[in-house]
Formats: sequence, structure tokens, C-alpha cells
Amino acid sequence: MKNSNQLVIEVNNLSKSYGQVKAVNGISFQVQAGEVFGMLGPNGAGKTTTMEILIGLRSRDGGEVKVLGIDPETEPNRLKNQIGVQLQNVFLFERLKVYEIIELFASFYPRPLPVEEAITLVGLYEKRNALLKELSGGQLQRVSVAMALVSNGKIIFLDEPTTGLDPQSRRQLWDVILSLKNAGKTVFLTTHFMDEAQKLCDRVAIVDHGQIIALGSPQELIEGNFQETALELARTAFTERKSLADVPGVKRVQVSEDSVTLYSTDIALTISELMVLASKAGVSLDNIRIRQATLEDVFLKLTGRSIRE
Ligand SMILES: Nc1ncnc2c1ncn2[C@@H]1O[C@H](COP(=O)(O)OP(=O)(O)OP(=O)(O)O)[C@@H](O)[C@H]1O
Repeated sequence: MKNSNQLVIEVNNLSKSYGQVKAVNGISFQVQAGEVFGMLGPNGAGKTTTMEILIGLRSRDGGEVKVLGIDPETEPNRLKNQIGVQLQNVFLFERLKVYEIIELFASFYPRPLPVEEAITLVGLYEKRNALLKELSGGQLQRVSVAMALVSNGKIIFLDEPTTGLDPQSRRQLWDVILSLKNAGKTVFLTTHFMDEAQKLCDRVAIVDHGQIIALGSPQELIEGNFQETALELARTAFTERKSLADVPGVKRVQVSEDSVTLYSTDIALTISELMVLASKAGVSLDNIRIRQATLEDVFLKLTGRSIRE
């Protein structure tokens, strides 16, 4: 349910330095109502700083920022009861029970979600009476997400919401974020997980060294950078590099120790021609693997580095 063209976040040429470090170096983007918008980048790229500026927790050095039409630096209080926020490593009062801290946060907002609903959404209903000090790291992380959700705010800000979670909890939280999206909420999230950005985000800003190096839907980013599909074959006598480079559709051939990857712009044509060649050579092609490019490939292509380095 996208409320088309209603801009809820507008950022123009934003910058912020800490001493010599340009944490945010002239970034611009807009977020529409109902979008899940992600900032994807390695540690230190400037994601948290950007988010802290958007929610009115940090001042900026330059640029313009509007969130729900409000400048977060000049009117933070008018903004804060309209947005829900989850931050990394927040200090939680460990002698409070789960429902007590969510109840406390609910009291900050004019139209909060029912406390039990927020707790149930993050899968902690069974733990609602547990003390925070009794929870695991992953459960505490989910409490901090519930603190954002209970706001029932127009925009939910999540800073690396699944870091430190086990795979099952991660998927559970992905479902929560997708259900927020289905309910028409705007979600702004930061992450360094490619699969998370690809699965959840309508649009992604890939950030590196305080700058946006690519912006678009995951599909646009992948298709804009990779016209070819990768096709991997086991390396055998059949896979002579020269002849494979001549197969119709093939633009590039990459040979590694035990496999050969063909980058093809016409995968159906390439496969059918390979079948003909293989049958002429009297070999079977059992282990063909077709791999779509991912956001990880996009980051690698644009920066020459893997996001986790
Ligand atoms: N309070 C601060 N004082 C000094 N330098 C800071 C401060 N906060 C962040 N930085 C630096 O600014 C840069 C951007 O940090 P930021 O936390 O915004 O990045 P990030 O992409 O969110 O990374 P992370 O995932 O590690 O939080 C980094 O070089 C970081 O060391």
C-alpha cells in the first residue's frame, strides 16, 4: 500500500565529520511513504551517523534534512513522538521486565500499539515477564526492536536490527519488517547484510566512506551492473577456454581451479549450444549451475572490495 510520491525523508548534500574523519560526505536521497529503504554498507561507512542525524540525535555540519517535513535538528521534539527508533547497543535497565520497558516506551507516544502486540510481533510473548538481565543478546536485540514498533510511528528506524541474531530469529524479524511494510509503514534500516537488503528493501543506498555509491531497487542495481548471468561448469577436458569463449551469448570466461564460469547475455542460447558441444565431445553436463548476481557482486564491482573485508 504505497502512498505514492509522498516524501517522508528528504536529505540533500548531508555532511558530518568527527575531527578529520568525514563520516558522512555529501549524501542525498529521498524516501517515499510506505517504502522500506535501506542503507547498506560496511562498518564505518556512515550509516549510523546518518540515521542519528535523521532522528534528531546528532547535529550535522552541512546539508538539508527533512523528516515528515520537520528539520530534526531544529525541532527534534516535534519529530520524536512520530517515529519509532531502534539503536545499536542501547543500555537497557536490566532490572525491568520485558513488558515493563515496552510499556514505558509506549507511554512516550500519542497512539502506541498495545504492549502485548509489540512483544508478540518480535516473538517474545513467552518472555514478557522475564527480567531483561535474564535474556540472551539476541532476545535483547528483539526487545530493542519492540521498543521501536510500540511507537506505532509513521517511520520506523532500525539500525542493524538483525546483527547478533541467530538465523531463525533473523528470519522472524524479516517477517516482522515485511508485515510493517504490508501495513503501509515506512521503514528506514541500516544493514551490512546483502541478503537482508535484497530481501527487505524496496530501494537501497549502497554507502562506502560516507558516500552513496549506488542507489536503486536491488533488482535495478544488479541489472544495471550485470547484464550477464553467470553459468558455472565443472572444469574438465571439455572446458577449453578458447572454444567456450566462442559459444553464442558468452561475453567472458573465468577459469578457476576446479570450475569454469561463463558470463552470458543469452543464457538459453548458451546452454543449448553447450549441450550440442558436450554431446559431440561425448561428455555429459550434469553440474551446470546458474547463478544470478547479488548485491554483494555489485559492491565488489563498484569498490573492488568485499563488504566484509
Ligand atoms: N562519536 C564519534 N566520534 C568520532 N568518530 C566517530 C563517532 N561516531 C562514528 N565515528 C566514525 O565515523 C565513521 C562512520 O561511523 P558510523 O558509525 O556512522 O558508520 P556505520 O556505517 O554505521 O558503521 P557501524 O556499522 O560500525 O556502526 C567511522 O569512521 C567511525 O569511526
